[in-house]
Amino acid sequence: MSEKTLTLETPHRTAGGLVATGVSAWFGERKVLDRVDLVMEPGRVTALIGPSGCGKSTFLRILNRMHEMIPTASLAGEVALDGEDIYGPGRRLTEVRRRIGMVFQKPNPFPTMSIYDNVTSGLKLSGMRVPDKDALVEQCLRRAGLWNEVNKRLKAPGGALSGGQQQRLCIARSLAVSPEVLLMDEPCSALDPTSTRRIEETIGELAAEVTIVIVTHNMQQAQRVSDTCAFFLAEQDTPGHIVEAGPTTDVFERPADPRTADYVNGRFG
Ligand SMILES: Nc1ncnc2c1ncn2[C@@H]1O[C@H](COP(=O)(O)OP(=O)(O)OP(=O)(O)O)[C@@H](O)[C@H]1O
Repeated sequence: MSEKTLTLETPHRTAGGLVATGVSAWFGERKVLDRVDLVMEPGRVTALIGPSGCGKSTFLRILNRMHEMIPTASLAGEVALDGEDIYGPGRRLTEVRRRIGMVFQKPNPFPTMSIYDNVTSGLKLSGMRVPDKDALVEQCLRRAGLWNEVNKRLKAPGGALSGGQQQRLCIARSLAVSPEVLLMDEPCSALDPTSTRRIEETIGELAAEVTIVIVTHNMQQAQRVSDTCAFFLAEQDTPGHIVEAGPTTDVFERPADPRTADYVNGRFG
């Protein structure tokens, strides 16, 4: 049975759904996203695709309130996690970031910190108390598909791992605080094909438990890992918007818009 089939047959999670409504974004005066609506279903993988500069990363950063860290940045619209606006009054930033984790393009473990401590490093920040840290570390490393490779050297520094292992360590670190959503910004772009495969397997295994939103430039990867796909485009200095979103097979095999067909078939971008 393929991983994809496994994902689809696994009972659907009902928590961890993200819904973006009318999301626009600016850097200074410049509008870079225009009224993006997207439903990211619980326990599914949503891929964001589109040419460079169309606003995919900006949109992803809006989903866990990282966009507001840039001084010139502003936004409009709503992002709801399980029906609650993550930008609503009284919502705590640390709580939003705990529930909606992020894995970046370049693996960024703490290089001199041990593998073990890397995994548990987010707990303090989130104010989480864990009765059995050893069990949590093992569970997170297993879920990230790294346990078998590192269980004999948990005290070794995170920086001593290969790039692909470091990225899986970052995934394990994100999982330690029990997020409902994991955002991934081109998580394989710095990795070789074997490590890429391994991360894709990990995504397939996690998908039933965690809602995943992944930005990727790799069309094959989008097809391999995602259930839903959203095609972003910024045409001739206009802000980025979604041209088309839907089941990944439809977007790739029966796109409704000719621009989507051109992009997924490699005719531009
Ligand atoms: N910190 C920033 N300050 C000003 N403009 C920015 C900033 N970050 C991104 N932009 C601009 O916002 C637009 C969208 O960028 P974004 O990185 O979201 O696109 P992207 O689709 O993720 O691109 P890529 O695929 O190349 O990563 C681009 O025009 C970019 O130049």
